[in-house]
Amino acid sequence: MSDAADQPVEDVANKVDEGALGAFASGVDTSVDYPLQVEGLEKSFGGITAVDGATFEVESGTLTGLIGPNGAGKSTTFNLITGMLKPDAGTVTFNGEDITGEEPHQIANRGMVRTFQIARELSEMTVLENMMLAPKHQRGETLWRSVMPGVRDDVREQEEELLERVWEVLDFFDIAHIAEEYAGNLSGGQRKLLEMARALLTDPDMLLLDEPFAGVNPTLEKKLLEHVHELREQGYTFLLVEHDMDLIMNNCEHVIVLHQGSVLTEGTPDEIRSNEEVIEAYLGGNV
Ligand SMILES: Nc1ncnc2c1ncn2[C@@H]1O[C@H](COP(=O)(O)OP(=O)(O)OP(=O)(O)O)[C@@H](O)[C@H]1O
Repeated sequence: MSDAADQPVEDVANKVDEGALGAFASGVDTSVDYPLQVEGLEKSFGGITAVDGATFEVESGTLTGLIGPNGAGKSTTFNLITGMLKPDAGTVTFNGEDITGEEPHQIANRGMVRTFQIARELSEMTVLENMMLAPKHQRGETLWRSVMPGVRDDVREQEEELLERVWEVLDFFDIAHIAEEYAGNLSGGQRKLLEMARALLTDPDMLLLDEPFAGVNPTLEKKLLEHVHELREQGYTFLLVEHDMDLIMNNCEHVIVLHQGSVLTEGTPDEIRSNEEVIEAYLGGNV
């Protein structure tokens, strides 16, 4: 299902019929134990080594946290995995295939997406319009074509099904009631919900979340976390970068600690909490 965006619309729409949650879960391939494998990743900027041999795996169906002190290389690692940056060395393997150096849209088509902040120009569009543009431009284009005269009925039918899926995803994230609202008018938390809804519409296997709770009030944070857990239970895999240590420790089953660009240690939250090296790395020792 990772390349659902490339499938005929009717295939994508078939998943809609199974109901919101079933629709998302229907195509997740849980047979791959470690969908993401990062091996010896390196990246320098001038004289600064941001990522220095990072090696780790993310297990299928887990909510895995990537933590580390400021400047540890978390964002750079995310950018290397998702194709925003090219590594100097090392490999990124996704669902058993080497994706090192691929472009972000190729990686997204394979089923690995990261959430993005809503760009300023999209703030002037409604939530619904943002959703229609989310997965691939062709989806948005087909929607607009459907409202034009002379379009064949079967095409229009497929697009109605696609629109139905958009509404299901909006419903799932409890933002259907603000579909006509301009994205620029949303609260910080509602924007985060929309960002995740947009990512989910591409029907990914794995989501990389970079600080998804920043600026979100506690009520919406709880809601957002519930959605993440619900999706994880359906088989989706999450890699999460988050500064809030309590949030990581209370929600992730596995935690990877980056320090100076490489993996210091990894384990369960309890193991990480009591790890002396980790406490030292953070200096403050508030883990
Ligand atoms: N584009 C860049 N040019 C130069 N140096 C960079 C660039 N991006 C990152 N760095 C440097 O690489 C190191 C790792 O940065 P990175 O942002 O990946 O760490 P991080 O763990 O995400 O940090 P934080 O928790 O503060 O967001 C830092 O020393 C940073 O200053």
